[in-house]
Amino acid sequence: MSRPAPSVPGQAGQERPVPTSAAPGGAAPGDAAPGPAGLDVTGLDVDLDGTPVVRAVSCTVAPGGWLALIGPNGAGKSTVLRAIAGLARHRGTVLVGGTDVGGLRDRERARLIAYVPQAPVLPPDMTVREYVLLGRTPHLGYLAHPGARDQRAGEESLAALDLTRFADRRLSALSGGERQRVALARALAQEPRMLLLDEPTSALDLGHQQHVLDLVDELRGSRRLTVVSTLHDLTTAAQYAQRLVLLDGGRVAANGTPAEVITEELIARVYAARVAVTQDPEGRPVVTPLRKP
Ligand SMILES: Nc1ncnc2c1ncn2[C@@H]1O[C@H](COP(=O)(O)OP(=O)(O)OP(=O)(O)O)[C@@H](O)[C@H]1O
Repeated sequence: MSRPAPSVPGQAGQERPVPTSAAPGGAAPGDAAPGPAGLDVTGLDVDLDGTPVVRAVSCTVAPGGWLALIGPNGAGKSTVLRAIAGLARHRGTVLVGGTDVGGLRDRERARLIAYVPQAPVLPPDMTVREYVLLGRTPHLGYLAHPGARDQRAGEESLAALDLTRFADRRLSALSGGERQRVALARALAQEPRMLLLDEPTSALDLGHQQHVLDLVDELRGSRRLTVVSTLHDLTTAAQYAQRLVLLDGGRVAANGTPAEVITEELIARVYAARVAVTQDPEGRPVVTPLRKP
């Protein structure tokens, strides 16, 4: 199998060259994630082309926790996620495991954080297996080929995302949902300490949505992975995240547990939507849209 070109592995679907260090061989011993990493964002401001898009956003996620960013179209969810990933210039601080990500080189950041954008751009001629193996790049030395541990991480990610049967298929020959799962498989192969997911299930059928979200949830427990995701489906956000940050016009409109944030009054105000909020058997909010009487 040919080895894919190095890229910034923390940013699935957004390839660009990345410098590598001079250690021969595959994944080095001790490359495994050293432990859980929480997130502390303080006073985040982002301007895009001179337009203020995010203002004074602060939020925290405990190590191994799941935070969902919710809010209407254009509220700034993807921009906050991109700033945390180091892809959007910002003011304020973003600490992951106590480390200011603004001061990290691409390779260091990619060992810490994996980011899966909303619409990953995948190189069409690469195979699924080659692409997923790109997730190992931050763990490889200069000109090193993936070693046994890297291959194993790639195969495990393929299997976890139900992609093994597509492993030798070119990326151009996949459906939208399969492509979304490939981007996630690459992020998992990266073995990050924090996973940033922008609408990770938008192209998936109901069964694959649950499978992917259950898998990410399981990894929070088994790998102590910290998760920050955007999610449009408020009921799903309430089922999987322990904390929600509701953004409106680039600012935090509410920050708390699902029960604190998902209320009929807040949703009516921020989304201009008619909904009924009830509870599932575990007491989590369930949002039902109501048609105009
Ligand atoms: N280059 C730019 N210049 C000015 N404004 C921009 C630029 N890029 C994006 N925006 C604006 O920034 C705002 C936030 O965009 P963002 O993608 O973060 O929103 P979002 O909450 O993720 O939305 P959605 O739910 O639709 O995906 C939007 O109003 C968008 O139009």
